[in-house]
Amino acid sequence: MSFKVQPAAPARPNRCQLFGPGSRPAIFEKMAASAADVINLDLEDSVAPADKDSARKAVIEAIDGIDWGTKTLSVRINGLDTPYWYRDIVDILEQAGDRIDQFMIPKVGNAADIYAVDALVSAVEAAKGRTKPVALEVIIETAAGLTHVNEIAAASPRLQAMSLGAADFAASMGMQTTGIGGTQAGYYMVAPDGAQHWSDPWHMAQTAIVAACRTHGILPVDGPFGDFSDEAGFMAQAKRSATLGMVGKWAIHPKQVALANEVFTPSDAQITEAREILAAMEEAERAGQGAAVYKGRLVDLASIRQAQVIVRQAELIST
Ligand SMILES: CC(C)(COP(=O)(O)OP(=O)(O)OC[C@H]1O[C@@H](n2cnc3c(N)ncnc32)[C@H](O)[C@@H]1OP(=O)(O)O)[C@@H](O)C(=O)NCCC(=O)NCCSC(=O)C[C@H](O)C(=O)O
Ligand SMILES: [Mg+2]
Repeated sequence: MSFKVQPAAPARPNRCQLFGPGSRPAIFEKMAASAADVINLDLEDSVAPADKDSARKAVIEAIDGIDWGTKTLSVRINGLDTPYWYRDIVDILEQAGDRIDQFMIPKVGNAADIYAVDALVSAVEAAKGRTKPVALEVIIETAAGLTHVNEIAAASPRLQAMSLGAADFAASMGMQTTGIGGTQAGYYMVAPDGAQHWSDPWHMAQTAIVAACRTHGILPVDGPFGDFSDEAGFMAQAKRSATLGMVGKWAIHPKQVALANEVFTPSDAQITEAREILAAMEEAERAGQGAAVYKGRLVDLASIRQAQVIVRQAELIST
């Protein structure tokens, strides 16, 4: 273990982030009534330029006007390369109340992007005497974002979560696909017997995001899966993300919320196994041993830390 202890990520459920365009207020109540842990009201790419002002007004009204329960309420602002983003922040912090929890910053390229948003948020909060600091979350969805992912993760104490945005990421990287997440037709290997085996083109970016997030105590989240009619594809993508250490996934359609919650909630079998491993290790420690055999396989001190991840996830969701 390094002298610097790995910081814990924010202790709140983040299994599913449900998105909805800010220009479509008719669905806001439905979003609030959903089983998603996080709601993302979008002012960016799902809102046409002509609708930016009206969408911002609708979001400001909805922040205080709708009962969001215990959900984390986040607003995705426009990119820092647009003329809209500063007004998103200023108008929301000047005109909406304290119910907003978080701003999501799209297409971050480096730590200075976070610094700029942090500075603006801090100034408006101070000017308005706001006592609840607004958190930030970012999307890694450009080549620059991935290149600078570690400095981005370290950029601000406001930062709570980081998502992979597969669509813009693919575009920025020049990937030969129009798919948003999941299996890609061109990304396969051929076995000696001629069989095609699919590989995962998102794996490297996801792993880099998880490592940066875990180093700096931030929640790593998988972004959108575009084909909302493909439940099996969504589940496979979500399970890969969970296996890699991500804590949740976006839903771009209400159908996907239950799927994400299922994958990112540890199953009873996983919880039972984790608790049995912890019990086996307690028994081993009492016997003065650092390792034990559980169901025919080695468990040791690292197994305690692995099992604790599952138990902590389960406890977080049940509270
Ligand atoms: C994708 C949609 C446009 C589909 O909308 P619609 O055609 O209305 O779907 P359905 O008819 O199947 O809807 C069934 C019922 O569900 C309600 N509904 C629809 N969408 C939502 C929602 N997001 N939240 C809650 N409820 C919703 C409908 O009103 C129907 O209700 P009822 O009539 O009572 O049965 C739409 O789902 C949508 O707009 N999704 C979000 C799009 C979005 O926000 N995109 C931005 C995030 S993804 C991204 O930006 C890419 C990323 O940055 C990257 O680069 O990777
Ligand atoms: Mg995007």
